[in-house]
Amino acid sequence: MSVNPDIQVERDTATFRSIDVTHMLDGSPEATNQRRIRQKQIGDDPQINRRNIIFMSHEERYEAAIARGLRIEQLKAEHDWDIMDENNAIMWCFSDIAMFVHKVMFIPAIERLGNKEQHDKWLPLAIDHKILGTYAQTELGHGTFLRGLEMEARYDKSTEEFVISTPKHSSMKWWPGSLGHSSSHAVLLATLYIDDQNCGMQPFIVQLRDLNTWKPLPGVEVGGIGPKMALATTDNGFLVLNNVRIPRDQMLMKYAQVSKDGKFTKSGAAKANYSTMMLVRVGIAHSCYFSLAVGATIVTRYSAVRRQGEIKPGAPEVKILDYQTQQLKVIPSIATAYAFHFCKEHLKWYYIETFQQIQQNDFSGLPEIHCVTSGLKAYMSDIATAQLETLRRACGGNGYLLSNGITNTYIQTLALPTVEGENTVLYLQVARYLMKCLKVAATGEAVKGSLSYMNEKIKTPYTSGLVTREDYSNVKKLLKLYQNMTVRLTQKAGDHLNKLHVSGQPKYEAWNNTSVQLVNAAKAYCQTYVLGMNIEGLSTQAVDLPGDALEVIHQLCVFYALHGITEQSGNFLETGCINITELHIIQQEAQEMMAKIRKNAVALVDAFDIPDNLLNSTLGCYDGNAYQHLYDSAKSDPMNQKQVLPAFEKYIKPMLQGKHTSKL
Ligand SMILES: CCCCCCCCCC/C=C\CCCC(=O)SCCNC(=O)CCNC(=O)[C@H](O)C(C)(C)COP(=O)(O)OP(=O)(O)OC[C@H]1O[C@@H](n2cnc3c(N)ncnc32)[C@H](O)[C@@H]1OP(=O)(O)O
Ligand SMILES: Cc1cc2nc3c(=O)[nH]c(=O)nc-3n(C[C@H](O)[C@H](O)[C@H](O)COP(=O)(O)OP(=O)(O)OC[C@H]3O[C@@H](n4cnc5c(N)ncnc54)[C@H](O)[C@@H]3O)c2cc1C
Repeated sequence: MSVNPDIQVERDTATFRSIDVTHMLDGSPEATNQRRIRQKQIGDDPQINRRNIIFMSHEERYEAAIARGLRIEQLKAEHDWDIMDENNAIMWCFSDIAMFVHKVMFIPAIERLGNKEQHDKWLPLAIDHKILGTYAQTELGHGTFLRGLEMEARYDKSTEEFVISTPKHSSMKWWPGSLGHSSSHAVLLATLYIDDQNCGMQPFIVQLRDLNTWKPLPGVEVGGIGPKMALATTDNGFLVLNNVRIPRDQMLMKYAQVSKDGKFTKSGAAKANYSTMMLVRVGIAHSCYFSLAVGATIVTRYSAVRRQGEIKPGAPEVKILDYQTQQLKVIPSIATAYAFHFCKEHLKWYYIETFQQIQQNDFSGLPEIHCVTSGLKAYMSDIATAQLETLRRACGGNGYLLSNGITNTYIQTLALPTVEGENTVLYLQVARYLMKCLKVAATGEAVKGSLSYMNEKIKTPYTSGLVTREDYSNVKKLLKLYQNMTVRLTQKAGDHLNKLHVSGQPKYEAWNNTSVQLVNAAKAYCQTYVLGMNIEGLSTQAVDLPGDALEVIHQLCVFYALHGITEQSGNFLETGCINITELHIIQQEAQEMMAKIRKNAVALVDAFDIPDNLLNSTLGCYDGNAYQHLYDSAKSDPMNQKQVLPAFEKYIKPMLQGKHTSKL
């Protein structure tokens, strides 16, 4: 099929070469080649390809997802993939892989929470798929408030075993992925009791099913929790345990130990047992970038080939991408996807560095990285889901089809604001950190890390620093506005908290009564962080780009900053970081920048380099022949393979013949 001329002209008139930017996104031309080889291995594989997924039943999808998971294992062995290749493969399959919790949580939990002997025993079994596991933490009654977990593990000194039980309905495990039908084992988080003393939430390895028959073991009641909005292949489950006994060495003992005679000791930081969640929060940030890149690719290409209506009366119908309002739906998502790229790259290295310190029992970096990973997981998933919905609607009626590729991406991404810590709760974790830093800054001590700008901002009187017109496209000046805004919102929340406390409210009550402001400040901190990482990316990752490409990536960053101010203008005005005249100029500049970026919109999404067989979209194919692909997809619907469906004989015909009765 030839390329649609409407999309070709976009590529021909772009001011830079997409491939240069692709190399930047991958890290180097060699890395691009390597990724393409991996993506081809996946995308061309008939067992992995998700082409017909939208026509499958729940059970067919589950089975295909198991096969896909297995096939990924084979490809990994055949082509010698490393862990990054494997994680990317999972992401490129949009998590349509049963058992992915085994890889992204069960194994990492053993690695992080187990001691050397436990690693030696369990990791080979898990890595070789001799056992399959889940991460079972959430209960029917508690998902957020981990100190409230009710599943009990009571130590029995006489037999040197833990006895695990579900004392009531609310204490059954509820939600763990792959628990329903696909796990033989669980890393199970339960509250440990020794002689009735509560020793907090601890991790245990518990076998759930017989490895030969797959039947639940005695005392184990397990099953699926029912159909969900999406992620049909991750069979989320429930689990009831009736006095199930496990040996003492099946408590994962890296950070807390129980001796044979029942002595409880701890080593490391109090929250070290939460470290698996931190890893997945980093993975979620990465997956938000990818989902947005997918959405932006599909909708930008579709908007460049769909023509409808006219701008100039009587002139030929225009590409919908030429409507300014359509640009406002599409361009922010392109700019955000690039900002998220820089941010997730930074986050990856920051996490690896801090994790290495933690491995060496240096926990000093834990509070800051907990703040950053919690905040970015929340912020990036909030933004990604909101923008994906905007993008989906920007496809008009075809945005409601499953074959468009964006709907599935969107509903899968919708899980991310909830999983791994509900977003509001995570913003409140960020707010705790903000309040601590505010206190430090107020005493004149230096705040370190991501909030070090507080030191300067807390003292200096505020001016926007926007004097000349050029200042409005100076990303460093724009970043200062964001930092000012964050510090001011933090101070405002802090002042409110203190005021309520001084007026007699206990601290916890004052906190709850300030939590809307606290969350607002936390979001501002996250937005500022992402912009900061985008700017850093310009001078690190983007610096070697040819000038024309660098200019476009720079424009995107300026637009990201300006557009963010227009979206949050209330915060910027209320805190006095800009005045109304400055806001008007910012709005104007943002629109002008958007028009410039529009010219390169298709080339910018091409640079994400997502192959058609992974994009899996009728609307967003590289060749731009959306209408042909829509028609082909409709024709391949199994319901269209018969001219007359059984429902005709059964119901419609009797109705037409007036034979339907109330018995029908
Ligand atoms: C990898 C590639 C693949 C990519 C694919 C990715 C896609 C992934 C899709 C994933 C899909 C499904 C997986 C989903 C799996 C799950 O959902 S597992 C369950 C996750 N559950 C949660 O996240 C629970 C959320 N709750 C919490 O984290 C905590 O309970 C909460 C932080 C809310 C509070 O904890 P408490 O124990 O009550 O602690 P506090 O008293 O509030 O705080 C005490 C201090 O501890 C600090 N803290 C808390 N957590 C951490 C941490 N993780 N690390 C470091 N520090 C932490 C907290 O800030 C307090 O500090 P302070 O006292 O202020 O100094
Ligand atoms: C698709 C999916 C996959 C999952 N996979 C797993 C898994 O593999 N393993 C696992 O263990 N769990 C899993 N979960 C569970 C998930 O981690 C929890 O649902 C999540 O942590 C939220 O907890 P919750 O359901 O208790 O929400 P709740 O805490 O009940 O949240 C409900 C509302 O209460 C608010 N709220 C709660 N506490 C506070 C507070 N302190 N301050 C202010 N507001 C508050 C929230 O903001 C929210 O608006 C999964 C969930 C989903 C949807």
